[in-house]
Amino acid sequence: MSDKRRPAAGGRNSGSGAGLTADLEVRRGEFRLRAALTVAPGETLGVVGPNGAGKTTLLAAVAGTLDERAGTTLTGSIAVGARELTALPAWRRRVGYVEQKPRLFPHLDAADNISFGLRAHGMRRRPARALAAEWLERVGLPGRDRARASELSGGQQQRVALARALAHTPEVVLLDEAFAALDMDSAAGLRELVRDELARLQVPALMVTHDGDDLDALADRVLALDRGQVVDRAPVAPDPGPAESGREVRGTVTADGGVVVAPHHRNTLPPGTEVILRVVR
Ligand SMILES: Nc1ncnc2c1ncn2[C@@H]1O[C@H](COP(=O)(O)OP(=O)(O)OP(=O)(O)O)[C@@H](O)[C@H]1O
Repeated sequence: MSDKRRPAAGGRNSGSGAGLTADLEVRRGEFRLRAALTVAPGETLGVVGPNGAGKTTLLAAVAGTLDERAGTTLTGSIAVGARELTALPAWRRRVGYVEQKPRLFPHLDAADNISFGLRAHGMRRRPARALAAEWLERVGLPGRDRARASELSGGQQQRVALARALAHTPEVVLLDEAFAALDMDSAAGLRELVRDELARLQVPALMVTHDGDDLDALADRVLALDRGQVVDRAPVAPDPGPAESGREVRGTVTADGGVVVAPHHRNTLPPGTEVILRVVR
């Protein structure tokens, strides 16, 4: 077990999760994703790669939310411990999924959004809303129980989505750019919260990110995808955003000794710039 995943002392309901194993192929038109991976209980696998590599598709396959209307097909196996997920609908998978866009239920308030998974697993409305209120405090939105998505900023919606994903004690956690809509300080605080929660739950997690800070804080290992294939080193996607002066640039050493640099940092720096790379594990 890595240092990042030491179970929190005295944590509530410390879980004893099972690992995730997947050996799958997804086809969608010309696009094909082929991936085999295992993630141990309590381990977080960072998933990196350029735009269109198939990172979100991988997470959607595990979550059971692949868009079949788009002609997407899935073959192979996805299992948590001995429990095969592929034939199960999304709501029976016990997956905590933070999508790239928060996608809150617009007709529900923040507390009912967070309660949704709890209610689906049998908790009554009042205790579910009480637990949701606790979660809103934990993600920095105390007292916003009755706020609807339209009353919340993008970053606030992302916090609610994180709370919704974690509150129902999932067996697998999937994070897709989960911290991207947050300012730097909030992102740091929420990464810490997620790290503690994953340590408590001891479940496998997949984290798609373009941000070296996410990898630094949470990833035990990194999987690089390119054009639907697992590769040793992912090429970097172009990003036209301006360079932020004074920002530390971080990279991650991959299995073959290569370096994956957070793409939106690397591409905004002029050639010849010295970068500070911090090795993750
Ligand atoms: N709903 C959809 N319908 C049709 N094609 C799709 C759909 N979602 C994704 N694709 C296509 O599938 C391929 C993989 O996309 P995917 O979103 O998994 O990549 P990604 O690595 O997550 O990219 P990004 O970093 O931009 O989020 C791309 O070619 C994309 O255009």
